Amino acid sequence: MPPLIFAGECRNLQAKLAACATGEAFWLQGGDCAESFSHFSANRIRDSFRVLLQMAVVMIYGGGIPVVKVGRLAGQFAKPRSADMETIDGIALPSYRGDIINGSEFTADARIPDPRRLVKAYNQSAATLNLLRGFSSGGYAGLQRVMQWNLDFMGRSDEGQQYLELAGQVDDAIQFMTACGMSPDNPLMNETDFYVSHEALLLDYEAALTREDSTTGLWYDCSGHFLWIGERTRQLDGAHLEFARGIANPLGVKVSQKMEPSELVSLIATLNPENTPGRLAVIVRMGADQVHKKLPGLVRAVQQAGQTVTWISDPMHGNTESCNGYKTRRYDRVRAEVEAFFDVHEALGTVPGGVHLEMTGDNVTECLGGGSSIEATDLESRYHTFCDPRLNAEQALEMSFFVASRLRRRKQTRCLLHR
Ligand SMILES: O=C[C@H](O)[C@H](O)COP(=O)(O)O
Ligand SMILES: C=C(OP(=O)(O)O)C(=O)O
Ligand SMILES: [Mn+2]
Repeated sequence: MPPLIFAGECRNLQAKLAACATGEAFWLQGGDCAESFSHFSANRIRDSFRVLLQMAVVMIYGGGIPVVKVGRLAGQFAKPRSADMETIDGIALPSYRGDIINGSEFTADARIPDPRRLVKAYNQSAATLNLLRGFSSGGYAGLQRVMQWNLDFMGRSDEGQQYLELAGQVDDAIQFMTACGMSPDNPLMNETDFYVSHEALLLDYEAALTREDSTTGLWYDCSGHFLWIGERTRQLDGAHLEFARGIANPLGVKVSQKMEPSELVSLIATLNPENTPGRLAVIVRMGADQVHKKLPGLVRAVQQAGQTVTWISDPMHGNTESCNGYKTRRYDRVRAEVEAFFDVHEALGTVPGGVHLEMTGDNVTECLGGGSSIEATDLESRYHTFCDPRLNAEQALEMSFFVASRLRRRKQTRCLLHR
């Protein structure tokens, strides 16, 4: 199996992750909770890519800093589950663990793990990454197309209108730069960097794609650029940390309200013993009402230990609830967790380095509220996720405007402080 990515790309991404730790850039990571074989299509890949482009333009324009675009794409198949078994109407079957392992259909056959799925997931990841590379370097991401990136259904929404107004201002700025002599063929105008990421959960798969880099002698997991260890598998004495500390990729680790400060310091020391900037992101997912209680202690402990990490907010996984038999998240609580994340760092003088969202470019009804005003009775109409509920394109774009407003506020505060 050829590697899917090249070690040099990981080194580039590591430098960008380091820039997010100091506030010189901002990390935008988004995509499906679980990619699936049945939803594999060029249009879906394009729409996810496009809404991430739109979000990045909004955040760049608001914050005045580069935005590092990272998809939860081209490998985000394997899913940890809270329970080994799923019971419906008295029938208990093994839980669905992602298309790379078993099927989501509630039948005994579908739930039997099938190793052929590993190969199918690899091939789909390769095809997805190939198309993303084409979009990134082939002109689709050209800034002069900023007005065309609107998704069809977005035109009617407030977010869509708000985006078009901002895109118009970006367009004016581009025309100004072109009039000043910047060539429209400048790569800055036509190409963009885009990276892929997934949870390093299935160690057999990840190990099979781990290669020694001929230029450095270091080992890279070539299944994706950025890999993270999940909340359920971050035990200090566990196999996942042992695997992760052996690869040179930039890494993330998910951290809930259960994490103790001393444990986090030990975990960081394990994954980043050289204290290399950009090596490690701590992805905080606590729930909106836990962040103010638990995050300050973690940040202070890391500061006191002199450790360098990039702090990222995952405002999704701590805010899951059940409604009408559906797993859902309320946009207001998702936004409140991001707000609390920025507030805590602002109070401590540390840096909110990025966000990590479960989202889609599709017009789904999986998360309540937001500009789409999705209500409990709407959930059944377009609930397509294979695991956790995702922000739809409107809600994701709305979130980017909120993040942009906080980045702008931080920029203004920094200007005042450095006068
Ligand atoms: O994506 C994260 C986890 O795999 C997911 O939240 C687990 O969902 P469950 O609690 O329904 O098992
Ligand atoms: C499993 C996930 O999250 P967590 O480990 O934080 O529950 C995920 O991001 O898909
Ligand atoms: Mn999830």
